[in-house]
Amino acid sequence: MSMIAAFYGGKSILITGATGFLGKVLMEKLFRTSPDLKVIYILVRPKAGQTLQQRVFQILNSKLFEKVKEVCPNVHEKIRAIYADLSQNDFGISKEDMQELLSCTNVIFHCAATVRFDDTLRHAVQLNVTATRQLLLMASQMPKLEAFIHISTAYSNCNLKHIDEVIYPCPVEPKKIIDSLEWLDDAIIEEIAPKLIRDWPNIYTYTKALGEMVVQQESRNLNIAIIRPSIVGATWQEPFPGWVDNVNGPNGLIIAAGKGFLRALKATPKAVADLIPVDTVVNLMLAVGWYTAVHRPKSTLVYHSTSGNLNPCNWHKMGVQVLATFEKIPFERAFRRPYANFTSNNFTSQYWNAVSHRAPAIIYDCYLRLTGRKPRMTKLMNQILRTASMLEYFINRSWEWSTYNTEMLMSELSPEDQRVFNFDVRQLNWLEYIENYVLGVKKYLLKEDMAGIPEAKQHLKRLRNIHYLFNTALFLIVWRLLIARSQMARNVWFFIVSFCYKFLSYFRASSTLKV
Ligand SMILES: CCCCCCCCCCCCCCCCCCCCCCCC(=O)SCCNC(=O)CCNC(=O)[C@H](O)C(C)(C)COP(=O)(O)OP(=O)(O)OC[C@H]1O[C@@H](n2cnc3c(N)ncnc32)[C@H](O)[C@@H]1OP(=O)(O)O
Ligand SMILES: NC(=O)C1=CN([C@@H]2O[C@H](COP(=O)(O)OP(=O)(O)OC[C@H]3O[C@@H](n4cnc5c(N)ncnc54)[C@H](OP(=O)(O)O)[C@@H]3O)[C@@H](O)[C@H]2O)C=CC1
Repeated sequence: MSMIAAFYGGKSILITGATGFLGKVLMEKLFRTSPDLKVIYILVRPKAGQTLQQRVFQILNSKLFEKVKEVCPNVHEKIRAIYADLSQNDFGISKEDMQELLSCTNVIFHCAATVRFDDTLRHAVQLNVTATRQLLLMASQMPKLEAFIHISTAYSNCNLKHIDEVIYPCPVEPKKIIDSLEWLDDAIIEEIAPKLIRDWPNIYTYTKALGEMVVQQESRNLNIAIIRPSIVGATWQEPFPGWVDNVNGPNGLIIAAGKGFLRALKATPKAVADLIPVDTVVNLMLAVGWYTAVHRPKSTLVYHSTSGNLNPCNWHKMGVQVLATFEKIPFERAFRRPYANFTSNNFTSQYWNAVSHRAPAIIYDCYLRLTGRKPRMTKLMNQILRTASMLEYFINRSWEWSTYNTEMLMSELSPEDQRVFNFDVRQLNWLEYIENYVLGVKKYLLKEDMAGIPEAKQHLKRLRNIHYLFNTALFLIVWRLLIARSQMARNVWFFIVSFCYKFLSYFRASSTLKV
């Protein structure tokens, strides 16, 4: 019997960010392994015209939850969506709901955050710092609370090269920032933001670091743990391989590469690609929840959910496997044949951007205009290049994350728990994982049918022929222009033609002699 699964039985669990990538996989695993849990409270806001109930209905009826329905048929009754907007100071939770949360909650998983790199400082602080403080305040009023698990990111200290499982101090007190945001106006905040974040690459990682400090400062006598995942990728094993549902992190770039839009990336091929499957992160979260509640460590423990020091893979290996998978299982209606170039050189990167990205986009837009359609490729290309440039920081550096606590926890688990809540990334076969990942992007993000693969392959063949034809035509045009304008080009041309002529004459003469 799994001790971890048994621990969550009969428990009331509060999850923030349950509608997000990590939150959904967390709920799925909880329901599947502990179907006898009492209730999962989720703090949700209405979004995109959908009510809370519609959002929950959509999640529970998705492919991800198919297995859950077999083991926990009454899953609908065990999930309680509570209206909450974490960007409001009191979350906007009703009095009755608040009362229920405070009196019943046993375990909290705080996943909600803004993960946008370019968010405004005000919004990012509100969500990643102030909301964390507010939730901790709520937690301190929960008599039945056994554990508070805060999800941070391995990049919250990405201004350092070697990162231990400790909370690092920030140059500015979070409280001072929260207070000053109350009276500064937006224009001034955006002006001071770059000075505040110093050597952090973006607002997101900076505010996640502040969030950790808040956790440390407001921990009171709570049992708290922090989990720091690196780049969270598609599922490795559970509930099935390759599940993914948003374009964050590598996902959007895999689409852009598979559709032939993105053919070069400013990346350091030998840098560690610290991806971690989402189900591995979730298994660690559940194990940490159990350990924190049962063993009550004296201080707040930090757990790294990273792959680099246990089973490293680099961007080159990853890229090659992504491309190999595109060959086997191509995406439909590609713009160009997938091809990619990782370069860490600025000049080469600019060159590829001009030749491989911007020029084809302009040419295609001209074609659209000529055929009476609205041009759109240049806009799309600019969007992709902007996203790629936002991610560049993370694909041109390597970090070392120590994993003592994570390994310690692994050794504390029973063999059954090590199997059911496996977070040992050493067992991951990267080539297999990446292939399933790309397949998952095709199936679950692009919603493409496997039956379309032969047609997609045909399409790529046509693109290859167009590519050869285009290059040949381009070469001939350029050459013709050169010959018309340059004496040197004419001399070279004369030399080549006379050389070919002599070669052919010699060949013909020698074959005549043999006869
Ligand atoms: C040797 C041969 C090599 C061959 C290689 C070939 C293979 C290539 C694939 C390999 C993949 C390598 C990729 C490496 C990626 C590394 C990622 C590192 C990330 C580290 C993060 C740290 C971990 C975390 O803690 S945070 C979680 C991650 N957070 C994010 O990823 C958020 C990032 N996104 C943003 O901040 C914004 O979206 C931003 C700033 C990028 C763009 O903002 P903007 O306002 O301009 O646009 P949006 O309105 O947000 O979106 C517009 C449009 O773009 C789509 N989109 C959004 N994100 C992405 C994306 N990542 N990739 C592609 N497209 C994206 C979005 O859906 C919108 O589309 P619409 O159709 O307009 O709706
Ligand atoms: N994905 C990754 O690569 C990594 C993620 N992490 C961390 O993991 C956690 C989860 O990330 P992930 O699942 O990928 O992120 P998502 O963007 O997929 O999910 C974010 C969640 O936060 C919720 N949320 C955002 N704003 C509010 C708000 N104002 N009120 C209520 N809820 C809100 C979102 O709700 P809604 O659906 O309504 O928008 C959503 O459920 C985050 O803390 C992130 O920092 C750490 C490392 C890597």
